[in-house]
Amino acid sequence: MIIKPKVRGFICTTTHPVGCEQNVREQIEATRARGLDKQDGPKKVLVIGASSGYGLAARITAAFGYGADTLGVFFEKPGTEKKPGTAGWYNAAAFDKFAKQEGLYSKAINGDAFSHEARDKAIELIKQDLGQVDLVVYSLASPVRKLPDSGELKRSSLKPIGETYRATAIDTNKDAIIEAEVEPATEQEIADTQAVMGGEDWELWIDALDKAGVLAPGARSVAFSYIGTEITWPIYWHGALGKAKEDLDRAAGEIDKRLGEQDGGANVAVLKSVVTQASAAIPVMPLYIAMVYKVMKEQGLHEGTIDQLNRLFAERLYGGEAATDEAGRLRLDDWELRDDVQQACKALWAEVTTDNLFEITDYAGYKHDFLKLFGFERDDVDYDADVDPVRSFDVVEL
Ligand SMILES: NC(=O)c1ccc[n+]([C@@H]2O[C@H](COP(=O)([O-])OP(=O)(O)OC[C@H]3O[C@@H](n4cnc5c(N)ncnc54)[C@H](O)[C@@H]3O)[C@@H](O)[C@H]2O)c1
Repeated sequence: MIIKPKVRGFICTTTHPVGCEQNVREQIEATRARGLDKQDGPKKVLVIGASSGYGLAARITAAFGYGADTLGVFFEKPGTEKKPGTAGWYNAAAFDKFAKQEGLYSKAINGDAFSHEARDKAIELIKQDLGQVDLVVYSLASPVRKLPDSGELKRSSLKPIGETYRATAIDTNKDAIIEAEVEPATEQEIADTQAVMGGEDWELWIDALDKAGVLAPGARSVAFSYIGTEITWPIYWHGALGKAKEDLDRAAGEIDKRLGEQDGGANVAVLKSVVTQASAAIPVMPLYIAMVYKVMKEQGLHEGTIDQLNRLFAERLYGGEAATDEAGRLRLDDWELRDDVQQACKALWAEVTTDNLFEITDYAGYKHDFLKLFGFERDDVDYDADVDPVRSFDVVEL
């Protein structure tokens, strides 16, 4: 099959298996180049949301930075003879191949991580293959959650609270600057967003793992959050998703107490804005990312997904006691939130038009990174060559 990109709104409906494999290889090489201290890191790791974005980068950092054995959980579609699979499927297949070449344990569960079945399967595999895990990374980003007991479907909303949000944004289909308008979330939508992206599911995971005895003494857990800046606050931190992330902070406190009893602990890690499938769906994020990337690249401060996770492991989770903010969070958004970076973004925000979009922001870089997420626009891949969309690997299907 010859596969070319087909973009619809904020997703690309096709994916390239070879391009995805090269993306994973590149992240592995970046991690190796950091020369992390293998003695001071995780050994056996469970990553929930392990197939793309920050979860994939966490898995790569654990395995290739520290030689850790990893079990990944994700929800992806395999490719068939007729149709490519999701990018996450190919990323996970590539990870599995490279980890096994390295002699590292790698196994995965493909299914709904919000279900009790996924937790039961993970516990079974940990008992069977690893005994216990010393790190649990929680990195789910999902628009829906099926509640595990009632089966009720909850949906998250990317909406402000209280007032209609009006802001400059990019129509990524037309590469044009528009005025976006988003109606405020209802009380029900806020509660539902919290049910999907808040901390309850993370707590259910830790509760199940702990009760099953598969958490090693001193085990740690980390879940990812975003706070952002004045520019994105109305739609994110002060919006429905922000309420969900506040609930993640609450859960971190509870889990930290629980794991603390065995000398372990839990934190929320606040990460910077990067191009992922999840961030592409949030109104205003593409434009904000195009600006902040421009500024941070110019200032030599740019970090991509893998750089953030390498730094999280080496300088926050391991390598001695790391400073946390007043809410106990590990902050990796420190460079992005620097005054000079934010002032420069605000200045660009006031100036941007459809005509100067490519010139004054890094929108070209944004678009490139977006297509790269699906395996496209890589110089080292021949996109006119026939490629087999079927990739199988060591994965348990739920
Ligand atoms: N992208 C950013 O700019 C950014 C910034 C800061 C924090 N974060 C946070 O990082 C976390 C991960 O986001 P991302 O941007 O890497 O997203 P992503 O879309 O790249 O990855 C999401 C992962 O979750 C998995 N997943 C989704 N629903 C699932 C389900 N029901 N069962 C099993 N797996 C499921 C996917 O398979 C994938 O592995 C989120 O908590 C997000 O808020 C993201």
